[in-house]
Amino acid sequence: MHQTSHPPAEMDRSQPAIVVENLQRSFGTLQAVQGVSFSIGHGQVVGFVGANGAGKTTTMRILATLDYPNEGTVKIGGHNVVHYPDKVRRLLGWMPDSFGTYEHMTVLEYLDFYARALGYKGQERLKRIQEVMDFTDLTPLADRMSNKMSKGQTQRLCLGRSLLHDPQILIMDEPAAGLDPKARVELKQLIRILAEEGKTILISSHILSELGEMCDSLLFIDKGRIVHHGDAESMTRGSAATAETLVTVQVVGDPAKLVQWALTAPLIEVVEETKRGARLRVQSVEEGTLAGVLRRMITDGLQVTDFHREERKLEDAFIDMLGQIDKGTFKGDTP
Ligand SMILES: Nc1ncnc2c1ncn2[C@@H]1O[C@H](COP(=O)(O)OP(=O)(O)OP(=O)(O)O)[C@@H](O)[C@H]1O
Repeated sequence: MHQTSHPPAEMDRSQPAIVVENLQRSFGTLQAVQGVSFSIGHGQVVGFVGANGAGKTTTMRILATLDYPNEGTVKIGGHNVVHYPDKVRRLLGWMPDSFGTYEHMTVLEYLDFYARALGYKGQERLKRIQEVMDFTDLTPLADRMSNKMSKGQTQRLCLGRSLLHDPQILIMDEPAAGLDPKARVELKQLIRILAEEGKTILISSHILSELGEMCDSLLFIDKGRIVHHGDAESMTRGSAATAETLVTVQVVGDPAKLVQWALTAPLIEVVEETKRGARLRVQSVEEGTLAGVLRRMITDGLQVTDFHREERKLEDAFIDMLGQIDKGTFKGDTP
């Protein structure tokens, strides 16, 4: 239990909600986090993405005041996590990736236990617990043994516990891991509501597609380093990852004409000929360049009926990006 008391500490709104600078953490000779820096504005929902072992949990545990960095500083709501952990804990809700329930304790008793530990008393405590149970839809399960619930219900209880002190900032470590599709949707809806309430949320996952639609931006971590911070769209459009765009084009008449044209055009490679046209790789992500390609096709006499950019799967974009980083050819905006 890391939250200590209430009411919430004051938040310095002149600074971003979360600021991480040159964070480093080693375990023996293993450098789990190697100079991570990022900042997150108030009310932003940010996905923290990386393969197993990339350093997500280590980073998040330091943010949640559960571990110390070897180097670097972290400020939550303007407060240094090492110097003012109590203030930070009052502003912050932490949802760990694995969480324990107790035998012989109902959902209501479990939440009551944590609410007492947070210092809530009397009617106010009952009100907080009821609000949290209503929000997480646990009211019908109030008398259920907390260790006899489905994974989805358990995750909602864990979320409820982390919301008891109504924190402005939430850090969630792999909250959707192991959930079935229905429970995932329910969890996403709850996160969406919290985001609409203006909470700042950092949420980790190794499943990118899970985060893309939910987050304002994505932070990619690989081998303890941040390799990219941007919005999901810039990844699927390929900008940071590949600096190229896949375009599907259809024409009236023989597609060979289009292929012939593409073979001699600058910045363009033919990926494949299709029934009515071709898939092309354009070595640019600039909207102006793409518009220019379309214009040239038309002025060169091709009767274009369809021209559209392909959305790449986030997973593919991420894997491409990591490959390019390894080869040293990455053209994106590594911080
Ligand atoms: N307490 C510890 N002692 C030793 N090594 C650790 C400790 N905690 C983490 N590590 C190592 O640090 C590296 C980063 O682990 P971390 O848990 O932060 O990764 P992660 O990105 O959260 O991965 P996952 O998705 O598997 O949870 C891993 O190699 C891990 O084995």
